[in-house]
Amino acid sequence: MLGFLTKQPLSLLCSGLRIRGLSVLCAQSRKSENPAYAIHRPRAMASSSSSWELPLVAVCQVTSTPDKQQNFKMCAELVREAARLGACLAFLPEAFDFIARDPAETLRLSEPLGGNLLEDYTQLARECGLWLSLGGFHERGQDWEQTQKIYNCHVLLNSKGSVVATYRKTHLCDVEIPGQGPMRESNSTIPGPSLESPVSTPAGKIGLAICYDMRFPELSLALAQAGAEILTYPSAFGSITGPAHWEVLLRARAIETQCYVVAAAQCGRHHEKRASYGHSMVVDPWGTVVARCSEGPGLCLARINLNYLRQVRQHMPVSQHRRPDLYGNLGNPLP
Ligand SMILES: O=C(O)CNC(=O)[C@H](CS)NC(=O)CCC(=O)C(=O)O
Repeated sequence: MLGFLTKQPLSLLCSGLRIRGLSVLCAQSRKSENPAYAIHRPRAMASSSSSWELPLVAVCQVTSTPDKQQNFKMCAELVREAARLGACLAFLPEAFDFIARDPAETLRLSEPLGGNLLEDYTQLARECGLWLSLGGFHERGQDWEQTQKIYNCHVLLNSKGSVVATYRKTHLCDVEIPGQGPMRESNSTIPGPSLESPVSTPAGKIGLAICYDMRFPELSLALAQAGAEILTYPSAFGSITGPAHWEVLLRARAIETQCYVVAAAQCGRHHEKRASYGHSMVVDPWGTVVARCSEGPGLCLARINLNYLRQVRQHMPVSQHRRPDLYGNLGNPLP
C-alpha cells in the first residue's frame, strides 16, 4: 500500500512556485530515510528571511481501512512527523478513524466524543504539543439510543488535548456518479444542525467544514464573514469527482473568500468497494496551491501568512463589493 508513492518522479511531488517570496513550498521525497510515506516539505524561503517565524501547518494524507488500530497508528506516525518538522497544527482527513465496508459496519465501529478514539488523540496532541484538526470521525451523538445513527464530526483539539470546537457535517453526500459506486451517507449519518463560529488557533482563525460541504459556497461565505482566515475541508473525495472537481472547488473557495484553504484527503484503496482521490492541498488566499500531496499516504506542509491574506483583501476588497440587495445576503452572519 505505502510503497508506490516514493516511485513518483520528484517533479510530480513539487508544488513549487510562489509570489513575493512567501510560502515557497516544494515536495521532497525522503526515499532513503523513510520508505513508508512521502513528505512534501516547504523549501527554504527565497526572499523572506523571517518566514520561518510564520506558523507551519501539516496536512496528513492516509488510506483509512476498517482497521481502527492500524488507522490510528498511521495517523499518529504522520502527526509525530509533523511535530518533528515544526508544525503547530496538523490536519487529518474525513474518516481518519476508519472507512467501513457498509453502513452496518460504520455504525458498529462508531464511538461517542468521550470514547477511546478521542482519548488516544488527546494523548497524541499532548505528547506532540500541537493542535489537531480531526477532520471527521463517526460520532455516536447524544441521540444515539433513539436514532441509531451517527454524525460526521470534525473535532479541533488544542495542544493540551482539549476539545476546542466540534462541527457536524451539514451537507450529506447522497450521490450516484457513474463509475464511482453510490455514496449514501444519510444511510448511517444525520446532518449536523448548525455551523460553528471560526476558532482562533496558533495558525489563524479556522472555519470548520467537511468534504462535500465544499460544494456549497454559501457555507464558506458565512464562515469568512464570521472572521475565518483558514477554511478546512477534510475529505474522502471519490476517484471520478476528484480529477474533475477537487482542485477547482478548493481554489474557488479560497479565491472568493480570500482565505487559506486546507484540505486533508483520504487516498488509495480502503477496501474492495472504495477508493479515494488523494491530492491533499493548501491553497493561499490568492488561489495558489502552496502545498500538495500526490496519490499516496504522506504529508505536506505550508506556512500561513496572515499579512499576505490582509494584503490580498486590501488590494481586492471583494467582500465590500457584494450586492445583497440583488441576491440576498448569501452566507448569513453566524451568531
Ligand atoms: O463514508 C464515510 O465513512 C465518511 N464519509 C464520507 O466519506 C463521505 C460520504 S460517503 N464522502 C464524501 O462526502 C465524498 C464527497 C465527494 O466525493 C464529492 O463531493 O465529490
